[in-house]
Amino acid sequence: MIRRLFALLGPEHRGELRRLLGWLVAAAALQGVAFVLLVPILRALLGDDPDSVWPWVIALAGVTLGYGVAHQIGLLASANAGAGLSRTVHHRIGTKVAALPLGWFSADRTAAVNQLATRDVMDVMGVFAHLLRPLLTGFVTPAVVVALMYAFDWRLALAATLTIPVLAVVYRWASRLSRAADVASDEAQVSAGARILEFARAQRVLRVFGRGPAGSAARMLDDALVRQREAGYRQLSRAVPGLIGFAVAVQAAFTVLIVVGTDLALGGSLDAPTLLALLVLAARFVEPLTEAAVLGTEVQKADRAVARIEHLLAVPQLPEPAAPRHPTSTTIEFDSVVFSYPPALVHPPAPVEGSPADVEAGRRVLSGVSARLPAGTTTALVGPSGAGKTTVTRLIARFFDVDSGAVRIGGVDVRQIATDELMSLVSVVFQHVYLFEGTIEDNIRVGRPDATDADVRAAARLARVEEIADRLPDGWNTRVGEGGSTLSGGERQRVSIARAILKNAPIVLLDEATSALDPENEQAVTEALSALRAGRTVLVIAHRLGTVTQADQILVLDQGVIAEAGTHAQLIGAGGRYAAFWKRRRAAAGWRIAPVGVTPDPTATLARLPRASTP
Ligand SMILES: Nc1ncnc2c1ncn2[C@@H]1O[C@H](COP(=O)(O)OP(=O)(O)OP(=O)(O)O)[C@@H](O)[C@H]1O
Repeated sequence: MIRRLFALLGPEHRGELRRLLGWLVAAAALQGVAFVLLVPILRALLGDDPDSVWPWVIALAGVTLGYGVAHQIGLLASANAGAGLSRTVHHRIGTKVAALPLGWFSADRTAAVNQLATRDVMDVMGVFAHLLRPLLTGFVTPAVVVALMYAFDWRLALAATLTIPVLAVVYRWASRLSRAADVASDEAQVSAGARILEFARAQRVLRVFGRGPAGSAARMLDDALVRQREAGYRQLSRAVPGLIGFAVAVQAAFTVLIVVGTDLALGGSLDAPTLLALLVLAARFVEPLTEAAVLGTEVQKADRAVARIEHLLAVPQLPEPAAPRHPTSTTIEFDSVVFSYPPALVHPPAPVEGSPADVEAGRRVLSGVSARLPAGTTTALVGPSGAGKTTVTRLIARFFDVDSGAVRIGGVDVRQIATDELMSLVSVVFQHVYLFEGTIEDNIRVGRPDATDADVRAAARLARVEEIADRLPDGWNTRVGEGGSTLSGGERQRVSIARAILKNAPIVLLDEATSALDPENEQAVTEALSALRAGRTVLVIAHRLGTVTQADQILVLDQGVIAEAGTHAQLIGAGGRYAAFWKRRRAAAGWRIAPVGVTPDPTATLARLPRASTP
């Protein structure tokens, strides 16, 4: 594991870690020497010439002093290394997360990163801060004791040497016994933690729907807690025999040494003081071993944490172009694009995956999409639910790379554009807006952190956020709560539109909210979107009537291809799928749809148009 830790932490920590290991090994070895010096001291005290003890006492004092110094330096170095290394691992995880393809971030994976950055890093840090010293003492001190024992009596020393492989075998058996139960207990703990979080977050829904006796989330939480408790019991019941077994083996080894020593003394080849002294030494020989054995579970936990961090760091990143090209316009082209989500994303494995197997092909979502979105125009994307509309927007922002074909901006394949430049070209307004804990202003400023206050206010005014701030108790300084929980859906969307306006990227990818908004919010969002679209190349996953009819072109995505393309009037005239959707919606009770050519009522919505089943 030490070797893997060295690899994980990189060459910049190698010198520091080697020094730390050096001090810890020196302290453990000096402790062994101090133990061994008890033999001549006891022999002298119990023998005929007690005065001969002084040179040994002085030697013991010197060794003890050396041990004290090495031990203290080792302790300090361990604490420093633990803190410094946790910074490095956090940094490496942070850098990796910032470089991962955006498509990697599913809810499960985000939770896994949370676990990595908190619990797992603590476990790895614990190796340096708490585990390394007792572990090294557990192995180095007994080894030194046995080696020096040969200087006093080779037969007893040989007996001690022979016990070591037996103890090692028992130790391995004990570790293996508890390993499976440890992993199960770990998983049960993570799952219970996730359920508790979910339970707390979903209280509003649960209070309305989830309190029934059967199948409710409360029962899922109960089940997770029961599983956790059972896994804990199982872990304990599997670990205890191993721990007892090892303790028995250690005592048996000690007994063997007593029997051999007594036999030698009775045979007259070992004097009584030496026997006594060697038995005291034998007792000290087994002590660190027992301590190290108790740490086995902790070591395995840290080992699993290291493995999970290694997995994350091994997730392949989307390659950066060696010679980036700069698009000269914002025309977007899809050229025979074929795309499937990697299977590991379809069924995200717990807790973190990222092996090369992840990139094998999964179910095909786009099977030859070709389209052109001219610069400065608005394109509405419609199609049945699950047709791949969101996927199309993700490919423009390069959340994933296409399997074949190409997505181009200004004639340049997005794979040839440096990620920073691509990100500066594109703003994405998601349907489900995430707001950070902070003020409305903080949340808008995410769009361009170096923007002036005046710029932020101007963006807020265009997106009709100003009036939200005016209404709130602390105005602009009102905190919106994690996820923007204190704002309505429409208000959150206006804040996210203000963000995009502030960012001022020339391409806007927009997923309209499907949920119905009250007329006032609807009007405000519509106006905010008009401000956002002005002069930009826009691709909108359209759910509202106004958006679809006013678009420069409409693309109907169905069965993995663009089934139809044209303006509203052209597509209605063509009498194809779009016209069929349209007619169905007209016929649907409760929908208010303006006739073609008439300015639509902004409150009318096509919210379910793209989600209808294929005709
Ligand atoms: N991250 C993902 N991992 C795996 N499969 C995904 C992922 N996102 C979407 N899919 C699958 O890809 C297909 C297309 O999904 P997409 O979200 O692009 O459709 P959509 O047309 O936007 O649907 P909707 O209108 O319901 O939002 C669906 O079958 C969906 O299950």
